[in-house]
Amino acid sequence: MKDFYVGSEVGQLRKVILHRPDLCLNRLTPSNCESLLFDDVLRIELAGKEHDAFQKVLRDNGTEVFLLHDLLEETLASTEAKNWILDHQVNKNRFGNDLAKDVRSHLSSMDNDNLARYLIGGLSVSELDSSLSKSMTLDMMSPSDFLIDPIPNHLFTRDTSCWIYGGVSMNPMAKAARKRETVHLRAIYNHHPMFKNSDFFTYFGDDDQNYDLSTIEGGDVLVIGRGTVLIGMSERTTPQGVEQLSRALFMTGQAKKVIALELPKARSCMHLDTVFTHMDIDCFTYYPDIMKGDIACWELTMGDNEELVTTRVKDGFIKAIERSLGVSELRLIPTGGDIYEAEREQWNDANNVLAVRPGVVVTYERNIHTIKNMQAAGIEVLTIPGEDLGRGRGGARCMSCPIQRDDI
Ligand SMILES: NC(=O)NCCC[C@H](N)C(=O)O
Repeated sequence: MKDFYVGSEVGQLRKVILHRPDLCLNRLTPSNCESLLFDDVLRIELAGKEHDAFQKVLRDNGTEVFLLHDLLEETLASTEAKNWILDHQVNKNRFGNDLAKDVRSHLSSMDNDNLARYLIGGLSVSELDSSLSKSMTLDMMSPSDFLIDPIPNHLFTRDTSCWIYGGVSMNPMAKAARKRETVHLRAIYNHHPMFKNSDFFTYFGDDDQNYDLSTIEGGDVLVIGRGTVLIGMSERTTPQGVEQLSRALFMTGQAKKVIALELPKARSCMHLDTVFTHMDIDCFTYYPDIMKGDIACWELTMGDNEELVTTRVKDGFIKAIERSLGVSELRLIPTGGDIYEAEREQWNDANNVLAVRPGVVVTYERNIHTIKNMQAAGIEVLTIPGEDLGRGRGGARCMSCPIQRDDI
């Protein structure tokens, strides 16, 4: 198998990128957490321990774990990469001329470990030696303001980039709070020694154009296997983005078909994987309130003259998936409990599971009713604690970016 290839959602998971939350969580407060897309502040120690448990369960199940901080730090060892990252994040358009120079010289004096830490964790005015700066922009800020905003959602490595068969999409993110994540992933994939000389396709997002309404987030992209990709058009991923990504997948010969679903634009189901994930070749977990049979669905394929052919699916997305996988009837396992319990468990990512191999999934231990349903269906459930990690609204699938996984 190629070094970087994701052939499915449920084949043996071999390599994954995770981000252990750190400095950015220190900076998450009641007054900024909403704009940073968290529903609460987290206990940092506990979130870290919970993340360690997640890493362990993956390692114990044959998955090599790469941590985002390490990849970024190693990428910064290249002067070209370091300059590229700083050019994208510390420039006169963001800071004005003088302050841009001061912030840049402050960051440049750091070692790569600390630079990675502050690029992800954020840099406050009080951390800069402001006596050096004559900038009016700085004069108008208070010590607790951020010069560089923290990026706590790097925790959800699933969304920023997504590997689909033999290539990767470096996603233009929908929310301002997450756009800088893509700069880090672009730098890693282009400059880190592990990726730099490797052979893979880049489908989307690896340039500086204004992507406008063409946004994609990896939580909406399910590589269901056998040449098909299932994509949710949610509050984050738009049809404009899906059409462009599909075209790139077809032009590179990496996929034959995209099934696109229209989802409600709501935080509780911000990505497809918050309501629908793959557990075994013929088995998905789903949240019945959202994933109803009448969801609008399209199939995209490549026609003659390299034009996209878009066909409205009349018999529903489940039939479309069954046809693509060559499965006569999918097993669909609902969120557990009564209507109240199901709503609570879905909110706490009960349907956001990560398969480590066919029929074996990782999920938060708190979602007891949904776990019961999965076990009754013969799924092996590996549990992790998620009291604090879950407050960012994401489970095991959201917190992982597979970079090598077997076909089904
Ligand atoms: N795939 C996912 O559903 N990811 C969860 C992302 C949560 C994050 N706080 C966000 O709002 O973007």
